[in-house]
Amino acid sequence: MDVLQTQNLNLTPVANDISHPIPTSNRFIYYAAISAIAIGVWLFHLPKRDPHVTVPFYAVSRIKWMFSADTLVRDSYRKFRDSAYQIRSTEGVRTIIPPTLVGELKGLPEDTLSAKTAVSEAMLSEYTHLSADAHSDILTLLLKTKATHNLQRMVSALKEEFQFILATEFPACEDWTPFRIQPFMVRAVSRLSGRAFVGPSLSRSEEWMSVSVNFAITAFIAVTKLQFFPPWMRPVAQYFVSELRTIRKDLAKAQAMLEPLIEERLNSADTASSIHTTSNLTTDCIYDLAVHQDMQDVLREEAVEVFAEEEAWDRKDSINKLKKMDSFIKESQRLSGNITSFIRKVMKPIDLSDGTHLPSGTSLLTPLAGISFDERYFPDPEVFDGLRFWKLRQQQQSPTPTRPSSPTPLTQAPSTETPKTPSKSATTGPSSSPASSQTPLLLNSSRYHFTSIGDTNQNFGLGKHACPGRFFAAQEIKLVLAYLLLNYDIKLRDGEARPKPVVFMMTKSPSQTAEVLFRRRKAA
Ligand code: HEM
Repeated sequence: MDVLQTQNLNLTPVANDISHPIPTSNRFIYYAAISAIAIGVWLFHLPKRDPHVTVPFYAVSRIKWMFSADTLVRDSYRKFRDSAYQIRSTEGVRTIIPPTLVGELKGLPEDTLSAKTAVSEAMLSEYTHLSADAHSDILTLLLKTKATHNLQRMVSALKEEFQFILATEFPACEDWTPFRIQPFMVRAVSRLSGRAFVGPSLSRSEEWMSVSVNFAITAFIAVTKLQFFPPWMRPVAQYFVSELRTIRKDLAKAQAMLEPLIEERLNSADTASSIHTTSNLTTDCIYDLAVHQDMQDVLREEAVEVFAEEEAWDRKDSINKLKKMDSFIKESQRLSGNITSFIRKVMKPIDLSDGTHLPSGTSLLTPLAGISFDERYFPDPEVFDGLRFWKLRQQQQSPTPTRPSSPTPLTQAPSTETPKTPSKSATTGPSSSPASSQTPLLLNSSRYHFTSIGDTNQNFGLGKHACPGRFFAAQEIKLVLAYLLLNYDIKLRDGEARPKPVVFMMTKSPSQTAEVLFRRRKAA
């Protein structure tokens, strides 16, 4: 049993009783078999003993977390839904907060509920030196102020950059041509983001590409390797993790490349990982387009309308007119998005309205993979409906504003980011931000935008640390999809199903090896 406790967590962040009595006669064989697996998997490391949990079960639940965290989160959420409960992760117990309670937490200050501490712990910053530090505050500020506005003005330049990437790294596709889209998309997004953030001189440099693409992968491998060792061994174990040296070298390289360009040295770690989040979602959208041929027609028609004249690429509002595409991307993200969200560490004890007590030191997560399949919020959750959110936006055209409430089914009165203790910065974004807290009407009609966040909309997180790069990501993904749809037909091989995602620990990524067929469209 991996799910430990339903609610009223007035306990240390460890489970209550989940021990399974094993007859003494079988105990030796049982322990020997499971221990052999545990030893193999954990490189002879037995995790810290917990007085309530037997080592074998600990190992089993950790293995489950490693290879099927999405199923674990989805199944446990289905069971407990509106209650807080606990799960064992590879790094210890995590308390899972449902959407009905998260509103009480998302506006809390950093000294009570910390995102930075949680991220630093998850990244094992002590060894990797990757952390949500002062640099990420600067980056967040830049993203919220300058970057998104600049991007809207840069659409035309980015289109040119994408054309260049297609010309140099994409097959001609005169007839149906199989192509592994995932690796291409990583490079394409790296180039596009590089063009926006560091300019054309660096964005086309292979050295920059290599650092920016590989950085997040190297960091992920380093963290995973370190996690195999118990915390007390890590001060020594770090010297066996070669990726830690690569991280340091890559950071030095990035700084050397950036120094001539900017006075302020930013840690490139945040933007490096965003290349993967953005390219993963773009790849998922392409897999979904390949499966849902009818959506290609619908979205192409919209793109043709918006970009009827070449000058439309120069208009900063053009991309925002792609409303059906906005819905399609959000639906793709709903079904393929992250497993959990809202990673936070409790710094001061918190009592929730249902009696749940969260002692300081508790590590929190929200069950995103479960919420996305909750039929109360998303009717027919298993069905891919590319226009789901567009239809809801159409229904929302009604002029009667409704005060947001928390959380509501998507078929009923909608809400957006609605902290009980409202966090102003949680909704701060560019002026075009749908999450602006200025007018209730705007709040309502924006609930279904790809970039909207809310208690049941946590793909970009929640509260004041919600992703500030989501507006940027939206522009990039729409540009790439619109351009591809205008110029190519897309399909899977006959009889092939949608490529399956790869799940490893908390990460879910689209298949890196699947091939999609592209054929260049004849000019009309
Ligand atoms: C589809 C693409 C993306 C997804 C799914 C995504 C998702 C997320 C999530 C879940 C968080 C954590 C939020 C929280 O804890 O409440 C986050 C934080 C962040 N993201 Fe993104 N992101 C994406 C693209 C980007 C891009 C393109 C950038 C930058 C150009 C970016 C920059 C950041 C930064 C700086 C933070 C840290 C914010 C803070 O701690 O205050 N992200 N992102």
